[in-house]
Amino acid sequence: MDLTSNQRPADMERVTNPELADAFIADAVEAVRAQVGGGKVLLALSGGVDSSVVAALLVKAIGKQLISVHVNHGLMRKGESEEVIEVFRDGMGANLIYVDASDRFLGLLEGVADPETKRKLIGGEFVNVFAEEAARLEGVGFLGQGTIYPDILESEEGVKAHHNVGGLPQDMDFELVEPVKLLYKDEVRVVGRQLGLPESMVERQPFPGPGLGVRCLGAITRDRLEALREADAVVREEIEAAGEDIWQYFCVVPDMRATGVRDGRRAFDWTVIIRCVNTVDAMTAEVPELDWPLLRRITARVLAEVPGVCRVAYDLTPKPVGTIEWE
Ligand SMILES: Nc1ncnc2c1ncn2[C@@H]1O[C@H](COP(=O)(O)OP(=O)(O)OP(=O)(O)O)[C@@H](O)[C@H]1O
Repeated sequence: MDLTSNQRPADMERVTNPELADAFIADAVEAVRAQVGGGKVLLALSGGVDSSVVAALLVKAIGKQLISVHVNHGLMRKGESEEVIEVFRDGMGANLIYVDASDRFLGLLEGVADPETKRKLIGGEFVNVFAEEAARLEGVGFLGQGTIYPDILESEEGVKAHHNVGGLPQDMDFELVEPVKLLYKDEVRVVGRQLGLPESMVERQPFPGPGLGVRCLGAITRDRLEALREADAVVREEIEAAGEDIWQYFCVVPDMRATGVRDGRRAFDWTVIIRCVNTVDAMTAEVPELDWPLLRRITARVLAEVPGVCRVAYDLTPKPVGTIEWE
């Protein structure tokens, strides 16, 4: 395998089954070892499909020479950071640095209501945290990245000179290690499965970089964020248990309150909005007709289990006119 080329060979077979995945993994392991030698590789590990598969591949190829950094910005879904630690540190014995930067991010976001400003602050702070961790390490010469083939095809320079640094510091003087950069997403999943990653990681739904930050609408408060995280977990659990095949499902919680009655007393609490979409290319999206008893079950659980919520709504808006995310 040639890790220096950004051009997928015309005769490269699509990695669609365990045998082809094994062959790919063997080639990639060899290519990574040849590139890195005895050097150290740094990797930002989000727990998303791409960086997780790269992490698993690099652990297989170079073991403790890989240093992964997972940043918990306080905007992860329920159990997500814990799963990263469990799978990589406990399960694979990976060299993983876990940074709990929740207070830092949430402090920075206090009172910030504008969606674009929120996104910029979260992205900027992620770079700061990652750069600080990198500065603490010695002798790192390589940066691992979960670049995949569509990233290369979509990048401005195309296949000629692609430098996807995923928003990471531009001035870091590292050589890139991108072992899955010639693979399409479906192939990355097959490879991940073959590397022993759990289904929950391999089949993870698209999740925006700023995470729950763009689903806790307006200025984020810790209690509303917590309500969102819990409601989101209920929605995911129930839809998975029902075996519904839906492309993406999550919740948003707007920064407004609604009147309700709980235990005979007036409540003035938040609204959880359930968002489900089916799409092929994310350019347009349809709202699935969810089973009514399922919606009722989710509603009952959210109202009973999530403090501070007195109303549940289902978003019926297709894309266009609505976007998939609310912010
Ligand atoms: N919380 C985080 N901790 C560590 N690294 C992160 C985190 N969030 C993002 N990254 C890094 O930034 C890259 C780009 O993030 P982005 O949210 O755009 O995900 P992506 O391109 O879908 O990749 P992935 O599937 O790995 O999440 C990730 O691949 C990962 O290397």
